[in-house]
Parts: sequence; structure tokens; C-alpha cells
Amino acid sequence: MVLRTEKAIVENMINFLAILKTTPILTKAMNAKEQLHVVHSSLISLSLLILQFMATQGQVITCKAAVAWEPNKPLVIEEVQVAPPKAGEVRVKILFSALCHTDAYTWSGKDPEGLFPCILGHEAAGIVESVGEGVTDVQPGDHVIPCYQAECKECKFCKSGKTNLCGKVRLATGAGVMFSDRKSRFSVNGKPLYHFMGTSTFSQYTVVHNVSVAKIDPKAPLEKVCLLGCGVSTGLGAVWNTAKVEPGSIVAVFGLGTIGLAVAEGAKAAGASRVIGIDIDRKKFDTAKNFGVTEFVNPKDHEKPIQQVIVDMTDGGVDYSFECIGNVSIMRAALECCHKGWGTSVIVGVAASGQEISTRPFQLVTGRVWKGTAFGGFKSRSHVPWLVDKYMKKEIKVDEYITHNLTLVDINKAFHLLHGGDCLRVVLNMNV
Ligand SMILES: NC(=O)C1=CN([C@@H]2O[C@H](COP(=O)(O)OP(=O)(O)OC[C@H]3O[C@@H](n4cnc5c(N)ncnc54)[C@H](O)[C@@H]3O)[C@@H](O)[C@H]2O)C=CC1
Ligand SMILES: N[C@@H](CCC(=O)N[C@@H](CSC=O)C(=O)NCC(=O)O)C(=O)O
Ligand SMILES: [Zn+2]
Ligand SMILES: [Zn+2]
Repeated sequence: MVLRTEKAIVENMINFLAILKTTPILTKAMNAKEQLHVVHSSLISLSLLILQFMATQGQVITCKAAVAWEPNKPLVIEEVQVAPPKAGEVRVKILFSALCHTDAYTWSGKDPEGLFPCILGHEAAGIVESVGEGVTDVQPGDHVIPCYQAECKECKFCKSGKTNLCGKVRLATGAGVMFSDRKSRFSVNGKPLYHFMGTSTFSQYTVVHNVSVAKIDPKAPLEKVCLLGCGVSTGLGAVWNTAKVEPGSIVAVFGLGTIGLAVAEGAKAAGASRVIGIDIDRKKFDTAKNFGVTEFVNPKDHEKPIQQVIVDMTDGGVDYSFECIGNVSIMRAALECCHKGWGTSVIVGVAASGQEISTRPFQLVTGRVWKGTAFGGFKSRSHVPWLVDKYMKKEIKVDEYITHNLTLVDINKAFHLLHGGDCLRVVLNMNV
């Protein structure tokens, strides 16, 4: 363990120097003496961080977390105890966590898997603090994105080559506990708190399974790439992996929040000839243009059912449609606006417990295809680092989805903002 930790320190020093080398302020604005000063003080900070991690390894950490004690009741910032990682587990210092509508959905009490009290949050980035026995893929100091969709590379799902779903820890994460002992690593004064989606990132420290953590480029800004833990990746992947949109396709996107905009961005990158954005909030269109939407339709402006409006606009229907709202009536409309013979509709939105989809079977008999996607079909540990690299090469947007920056203590305000029409993603700084 000591050897592994020393190796981690050295590797992180090297990584850190690599970051400094690419920091423009060091190459342009400063003289050599000033640059040396920045390097020295940064190295001291890094060493302190590593020493801090060495001091906490194997110990219970007390830190701040937002606890959902009951559905729909304000989250409470509590001092929580985070147990050390057991075999096959990783404890992560969460630096930035964004809010996703799925957190709000579970918090609302409409998620059949929702368990309380719990720590929500699943779109985040941080640094590995310590690892449990047998963990070799990551080590203290690594920059990581927790992944609610695991990738063990061994189970029948992972080996199938047909899906990104992984079966290894899914039952445990659905039950709000860790796989090895079916217990939680979180507590408040001895009272256990449930984990959420295997990530629970609204805590300054969390414990995740080693199959649920992606190691990323240490130069990537964690306050931005945290978004690749869910929303942006899901939208892009829905287009590239699930639908496999071809150049020249006509695409309809229902719902122009973060997920719908990422679908539009993915469709544009895939060479779609038209990207029709549908939303009941007309303010969304100005933003949507910047993400690749070419036409905007507001269902409120039409008497006819929205599927008929789209069919009439597209000589019989679209090649691909995406439902990015979580509304089962719109899921039906999204299927029925697809072209006879080949149109494919992808459900991305998460609908509440008890909701069901329906259509005339004739819609499918006549060649339309109905699909769904989880995390955009991306295999988490393999593809999240690739997405981070694409962001670093400026091949995908991320910054543009961040409309608000707040701190952990303002998390209730952040959820309030998330429900407003002007908000895409709120990123919380977890350590201020
Ligand atoms: N399948 C997956 O892996 C994932 C699914 N999700 C789900 O995706 C959905 C969308 O997430 P966000 O983009 O963050 O949500 P959002 O709330 O920001 O966006 C939804 C958009 O739909 C619009 N809208 C609402 N009702 C409408 C209607 N009847 N017709 C047309 N437009 C309507 C809203 O004005 C809003 O612009 C959520 O249900 C979320 O839980 C999120 C992440 C991953
Ligand atoms: N527990 C929920 C499940 C909601 C859901 O479908 N989640 C998506 C991710 S949404 C992210 O923001 C998902 O990946 N599902 C696959 C999975 O294995 O959970 C419910 O029952 O409604
Ligand atoms: Zn999400
Ligand atoms: Zn697996």
C-alpha cells in the first residue's frame, strides 16, 4: 500500500507538471520568476492534498453532504460519516457535482427505486482519495468521473457486445447499498443513509464500486467535465450509439433541455440535414440554434397533434426522433412522427412510476422502430475518458451547457433553478 501511494504521488506530480505546462498564464503572462513561484506554490498545494489523502486512508471521513431525508422535503446539509472503501471499492473526493433531472425525479418520490434517507447526485468529477483491496485500475490522486452505469467487462451484459448495461453491481445500487456486504458506507451519527445510483455525489466524499469509476485526463477541468457523467454523454450517445444517425437524416428532438440539446449537437455532428426541435417553451429556440437545431416547433402554436405537424413538414415523417422529456404522451408522438418503413424513435426521458407507453401496433407493423437508451449506450469506463478527450480537443461542447455555478450549501436553490426555463445545468462547487 505504501509503495502504491508513493507511486501515486510521483505520478500525480508528473501529471500536475503536465497541467502547468499547458496553462496559458505560465507561458504568456508571467516572467520566469513568477512562473516558478506558481509552480512552487502549486506543488505545495498538491503535496498537501496527497498528504491529506494519506492521513485519511483507512479512516472514517466526516464531511458535508446534502441529505434527502424524505421525498420532496428540502435537502439538509449534514456532517456525514463516510466509511473507508472495502474490497473492490474506491473513495472519491468530489470536487464538482452538477444536478440532473433524474436527481429531482427520485427526490420527488416518483422513482420506484427511490430510497430515503439517501444522498442523491450522479453527474460529478473528483479525485480518488483511497482504494480498497484489489483495486488496480485507479489509485489515490487519479482524476475520475463516477459512473452510474457500471462497466465490469466480465458479466454477460458487458461481454455481449450488444449493450452498455452492466449487471455486476446493478442490484446493489438499486437497493442503495454496496455490492460486497449489502451495506451503506454513509451514516449520520450511526444512522445509515442509502446510496443513490451507485454514485451519491452530493457529498464531499463518496464511495463507489471500482467498476463504476472512469479515470480521466488530469488536465481536464473537473468543473466542466463533470457534465460528462450523465446529461451531455447521454444525448450524444443516443444519436451516435443507439440510433446511429446517418448523414442526410431528418431528426426530431422533443424537449430542448440539456439532453435534447446534446442530441441536437450529436445529430449535427452526424451530418443530419434537418434537426427539428420541439418544445413548449419558445425561449429555448435561440439557445437551441447554437446546438444544431435548424427548425423550431411549438406544439402550442398548432391545433393538430404534434406528430401530424411533423409528418406534414417532412414529406411523411422523420428518420429519427428522440424523446428527451419523460412524458409518455410525447413518447407516442415521437414514435408516430417517424417515417413509415424505417423511422426510429429513441426514448431518453425517464417517466414516473406507473406511467406506460402505448401506440397502435400498426405503427410498428409498418416499420417504425421504438428504442430506449441508458447513458446513450456508452460503455462508461471505456468511453467517458474518450468523451473527455473529445472535449479537450474542442470536438464536443460542455461549457455551453453550464448556465449556473453555485456551492453545495445552495443545493436547494440549485434545484429551484433547475426547474426554471433559463437553466440547463447548475454545477456545484462541493468544497466552498
Ligand atoms: N436515459 C438516460 O440515460 C437519461 C435520461 N434523462 C432524462 O432525460 C429527460 C430530460 O432531461 P433534461 O434535458 O435535463 O430535462 P429538462 O427539463 O431540462 O428538459 C426538458 C425540456 O422539455 C420541454 N418540455 C416539457 N414538456 C414538454 C412537452 N409536453 N412538449 C414539448 N416540450 C416539453 C421543457 O420545456 C424542457 O425544455 C429527463 O426525464 C431525465 O430524467 C437524463 C439523463 C440520462
Ligand atoms: N430507478 C428509475 C430508473 C431511471 C432510469 O431509467 N435511469 C437511467 C439513467 S437516468 C440518468 O439521469 C438509466 O440509465 N437506467 C438504466 C438503469 O440501469 O437504471 C426508475 O425505475 O424509474
Ligand atoms: Zn442524469
Ligand atoms: Zn458488467
